[in-house]
Amino acid sequence: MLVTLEGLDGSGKTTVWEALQETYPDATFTREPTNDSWYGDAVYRSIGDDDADSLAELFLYTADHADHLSRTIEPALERGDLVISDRYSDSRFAYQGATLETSDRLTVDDPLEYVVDVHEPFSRPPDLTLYLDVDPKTAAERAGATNKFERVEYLESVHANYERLLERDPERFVRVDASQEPEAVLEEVRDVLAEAVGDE
Ligand SMILES: Nc1ncnc2c1ncn2[C@@H]1O[C@H](COP(=O)(O)OP(=O)(O)OP(=O)(O)O)[C@@H](O)[C@H]1O
Ligand SMILES: Cc1cn([C@H]2C[C@H](O)[C@@H](COP(=O)(O)O)O2)c(=O)[nH]c1=O
Repeated sequence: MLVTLEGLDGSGKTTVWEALQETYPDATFTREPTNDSWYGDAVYRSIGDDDADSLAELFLYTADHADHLSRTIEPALERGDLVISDRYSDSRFAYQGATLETSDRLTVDDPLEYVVDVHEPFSRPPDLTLYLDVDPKTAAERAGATNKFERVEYLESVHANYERLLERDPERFVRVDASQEPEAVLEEVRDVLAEAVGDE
């Protein structure tokens, strides 16, 4: 089973992902961007470049995802592992969907749908996505504006895109109120996961 954690920068995904490693010691824990490949290194270079081309950036993230699928996700699922990923394809739909909305690099009406379509022929959709929902201002404050994505105005468009994704796929997403104290967020996530994965 493939479970993903999604949400704005600072929503608390990594805090939850780290805590879940105690609850599910046999699961495969992974993340995007990856932090163990040159594809991931290229993505982090792009994140650090305020002038990066937004279309090139989409394909860097997507290349990292393709490698992540073949090297980590698919083998772990074939072994029968529970896989928990800190960010996955919805991050691309929400973030690059927002970036491309304000650039002139694409001649499509709906960049989010375009990014979804790019993934369709090769990606493996999650079985369950926990969406840690927090307002953009709180998210930016918690994240500390350390990169170009962690700004309130941009996070507002990303937040709106996540809302669209939840509307498109209500069966897959579970919304968790991430403005609660960390312990309460974790308890809610643990309850949802226990129900979904049972003894896996
Ligand atoms: N529920 C919470 N309430 C208040 N602060 C929190 C909560 N969850 C996490 N934090 C704090 O917010 C900051 C960001 O948390 P974390 O790194 O888990 O977020 P993230 O969603 O993984 O962010 P990013 O996507 O930028 O990596 C950390 O300082 C963390 O301690
Ligand atoms: C996977 C992915 C990530 N991003 C953005 C979101 C964050 O601002 C950075 C790095 O992620 P981290 O969780 O803070 O380490 O990258 C993105 O724009 N598109 C993606 O597909």
